[in-house]
Amino acid sequence: MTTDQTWAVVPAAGVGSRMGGEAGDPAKQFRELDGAPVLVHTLRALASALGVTGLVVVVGEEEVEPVRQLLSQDAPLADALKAVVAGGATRQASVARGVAHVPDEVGIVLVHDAVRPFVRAEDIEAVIQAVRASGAAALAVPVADTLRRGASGRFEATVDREGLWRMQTPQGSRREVLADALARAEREGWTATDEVGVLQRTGAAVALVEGDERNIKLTRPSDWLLARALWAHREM
Ligand SMILES: Nc1ccn([C@@H]2O[C@H](COP(=O)(O)OP(=O)(O)OP(=O)(O)O)[C@@H](O)[C@H]2O)c(=O)n1
Ligand SMILES: C[C@](O)(CO)[C@H](O)COP(=O)(O)O
Repeated sequence: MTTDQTWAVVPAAGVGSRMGGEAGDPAKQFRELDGAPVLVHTLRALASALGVTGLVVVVGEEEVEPVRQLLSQDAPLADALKAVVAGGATRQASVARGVAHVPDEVGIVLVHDAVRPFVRAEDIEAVIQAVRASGAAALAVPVADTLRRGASGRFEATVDREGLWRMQTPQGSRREVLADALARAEREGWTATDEVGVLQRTGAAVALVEGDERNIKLTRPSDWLLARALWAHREM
């Protein structure tokens, strides 16, 4: 029987090539912020949202055992942690492997980047409510800058920013809808950069939930400066 429970799949199998750093540095999801790995902060944020009852973490093959041990010793997370599994070569492949570990009786699956530790519980809960109401939903924030194409060192056309949104996570849907869409993508050999892209390509409509600018994705080195400032000023 399908229930209204929500599980979150957390892709954390990336190498963080845009983050740079020295050879041998841990990948950004394992780097520490105030004494704990970014991944742990992200999982705590997800587990703190009402309605999230399960977490599936997707990591590189060599990280599966160490991460399983680390997380099972973290009392607040151990209850919600359902599986730590090996990811794939792309974010979408990692997400597909995680979603495959969500049992049929779980009604809703959310996907949230391991490197977005500042997501607020209220925004996660808003996405869950929107999935309950419409079947699929995702967080996004409106574009605030002027947008313009550019090539070969010159500006080209200005892009009207009216109605443009920067996608964040969590993104999610009824479990079977995302599982089927990911399976179809794999069968047909196409990829999208996020779950909304996968869902839309298979014909699903996705509700827009306005998020918060602080839900940054740690992508480039300067994002650490932002992350430290956001951590220091977080609302408790
Ligand atoms: N094969 C991959 C690639 C990415 N991710 C995860 O997807 C999230 C968003 O990806 P991104 O920020 O692009 O991370 P990386 O792929 O690690 O970064 P980069 O593109 O700079 O290499 C991250 O939590 C990352 O660990 C994943 O699970 N499996
Ligand atoms: C899913 C995502 O976080 C939405 O903004 C983003 O697309 C993932 O990062 P990537 O750089 O596209 O892999």
